[in-house]
Amino acid sequence: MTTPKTTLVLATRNKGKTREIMEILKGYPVIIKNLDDFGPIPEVEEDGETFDDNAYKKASITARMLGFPALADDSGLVVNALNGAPGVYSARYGGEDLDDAGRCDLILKELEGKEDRSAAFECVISLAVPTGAALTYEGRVEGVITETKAGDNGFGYDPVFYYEPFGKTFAQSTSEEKNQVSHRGKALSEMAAEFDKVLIWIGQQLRNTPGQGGQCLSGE
Ligand SMILES: O=c1nc[nH]c2c1ncn2[C@H]1C[C@H](O)[C@@H](COP(=O)(O)OP(=O)(O)OP(=O)(O)O)O1
Ligand SMILES: [Mg+2]
Repeated sequence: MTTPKTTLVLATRNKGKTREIMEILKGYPVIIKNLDDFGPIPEVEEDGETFDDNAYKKASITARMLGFPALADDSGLVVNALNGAPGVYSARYGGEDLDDAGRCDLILKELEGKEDRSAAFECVISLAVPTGAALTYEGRVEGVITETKAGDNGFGYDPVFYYEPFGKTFAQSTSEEKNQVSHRGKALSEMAAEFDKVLIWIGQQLRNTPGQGGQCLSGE
């Protein structure tokens, strides 16, 4: 007997993330929908103090709003010499007027003359069902902030994130290479490794009546 495919909504408005998540989940027995498939829906305010808070908020509110399991990614760049900034503020660092390139320039400027250029990308993936129950997966990758931007692939801070084992920035890497080692790739491959279990859990949760939510399983 074949199991019917599970529908998952990607609760993100970031095209770069969407592309990477779709690539990583290719071949898994899920039907992936995007927020654009549902017409205008309100944006979720990302006011949490951690990646975990924001990922859960985006996933659970979206799942509740749309009535489907939803997968959200909250991620960012953590720079040691900047005491962990931009961190959860990565997407709005420097204010609303900056684009990805402007935010990269800002990081380069803030690191001018600093010896310690070590940094990491961190990612939390939350997979929530409409009751609010959720699974969580995390990933992290360490790198070094470059002196100048390099490369056109990827998105966000990829042009300034030098990954030593590759000898190049993430923006100079193919998405296949990046997905093998990235924070997002690691978090999603942790989920993929137990995908059979995840699909069974989703099925059980969807049979629960609303109001029985709140149960939280860790991704082990
Ligand atoms: O692999 C990455 N390569 C480069 N930059 C990255 C990466 N992963 C996260 N980042 C940066 C982009 C953004 O400045 C922030 C995420 O912010 P975050 O709120 O999670 O995403 P977002 O607002 O772009 O889209 P959404 O919230 O709809 O998923 O960290
Ligand atoms: Mg965001």
